[in-house]
Amino acid sequence: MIETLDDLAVDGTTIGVRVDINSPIDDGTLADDARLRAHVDTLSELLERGGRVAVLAHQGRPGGDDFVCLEPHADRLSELLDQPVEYADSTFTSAARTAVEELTNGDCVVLENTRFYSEEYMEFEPERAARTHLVEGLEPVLDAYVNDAFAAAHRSQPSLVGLPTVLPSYAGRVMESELDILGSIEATPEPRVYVLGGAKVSDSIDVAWSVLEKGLADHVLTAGVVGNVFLIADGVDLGDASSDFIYDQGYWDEIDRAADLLDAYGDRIALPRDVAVARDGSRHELGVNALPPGDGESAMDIGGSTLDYYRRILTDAETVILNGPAGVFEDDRFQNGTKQLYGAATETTTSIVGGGDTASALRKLGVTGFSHVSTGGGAALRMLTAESLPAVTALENAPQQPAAHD
Ligand SMILES: Nc1ncnc2c1ncn2[C@@H]1O[C@H](COP(=O)(O)OP(=O)(O)OP(=O)(O)O)[C@@H](O)[C@H]1O
Ligand SMILES: O=C(O)[C@H](O)COP(=O)(O)O
Repeated sequence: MIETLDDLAVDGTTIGVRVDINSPIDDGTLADDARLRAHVDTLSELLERGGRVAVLAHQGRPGGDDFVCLEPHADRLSELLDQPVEYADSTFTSAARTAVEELTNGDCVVLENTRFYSEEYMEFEPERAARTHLVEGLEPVLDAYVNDAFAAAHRSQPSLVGLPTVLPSYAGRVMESELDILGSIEATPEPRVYVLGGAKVSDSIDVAWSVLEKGLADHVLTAGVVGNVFLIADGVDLGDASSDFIYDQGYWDEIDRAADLLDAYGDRIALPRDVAVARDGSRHELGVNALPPGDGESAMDIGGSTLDYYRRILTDAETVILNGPAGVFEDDRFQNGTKQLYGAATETTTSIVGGGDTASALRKLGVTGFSHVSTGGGAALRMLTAESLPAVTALENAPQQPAAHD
């Protein structure tokens, strides 16, 4: 069983709190603070209850433009929490440990991007993760560990599975609510429809296999690049531009997997009936029978007939689970599919959305009214196939009961 903040004696306790504040970065500054806002409840509760809080988090991946330090995050958290938040430019060195040891009740420090240390970008079994420099460095100065980083819970990295192996550990409020909602997917009302869009084709095909095989999905609606791969698998000629894109993204082999899935469960998988391309600078819709598109034209969104078709399926659904935009929402001409499809889903009794880009698309398009918008992308997808997450398993197996500092 996972303990929560209700089970933690917070006052005077030094707590390492793993959050997921991995955010879009523009010119070194935070372009979106939604993930930081999500953790405010957990952090402010711990601080108000007299905790000494050391925040642990990653930002970006090595080599990426968004692989930056966490100073802007600390500054923004300070505004959101309405109190000073220190920033330490290391994670587990003696300077970082001193910053943690100097905390008094109600103080907060943000430690440096965990992925600045190579071990944190590797995947380990929990026992091995517990012997990494990060865990061995921090464990002596922490009394307890709280994991609120649901969005990273599918990663088996030291700050996610090593610390809960050696410290009494608890789920934060974000983790608790995500597990409550996404962990009981089998209990949601049926018919249940999965909408799989976006660009992570392999992950989406894994999800489709899993939910169709387990009988969790009555229908799977495909859109985005995922829909394009299914169309090609079904024998539709999408033209060179879309095919080259799929090839360049490394998803060519997924066409065969999509074809196998159509063979096995084709009666429950819905494919786009039309697509939108850019022609003479404007949006132009083409029925599947009118394909291939013109030279250089790529399928960038689902069209109006697809929307009508998908809306009819959604009308009968009781639960809809969505991941990934239906089109290239970053371009005004190709927002319609995402806006209309996700808008229609909000009419369903239970509507659950996962995905960082998806959540950002919905904010941009002003689509609201879902039962739950998950903070997680990959983590939410994994939960929605009723599979376990390494960081959650580590919390389940963690030791309990810290000794409070004097
Ligand atoms: N037809 C299309 N052609 C090319 N790109 C597309 C198409 N449809 C959607 N996309 C792209 O898919 C991307 C989002 O897909 P992704 O699978 O990463 O979403 P997500 O699951 O919400 O995000 P994450 O898993 O990273 O949290 C967007 O950048 C969008 O432009
Ligand atoms: O944005 C996410 O999905 C999480 O922060 C995990 O990031 P990662 O995919 O780089 O591990």
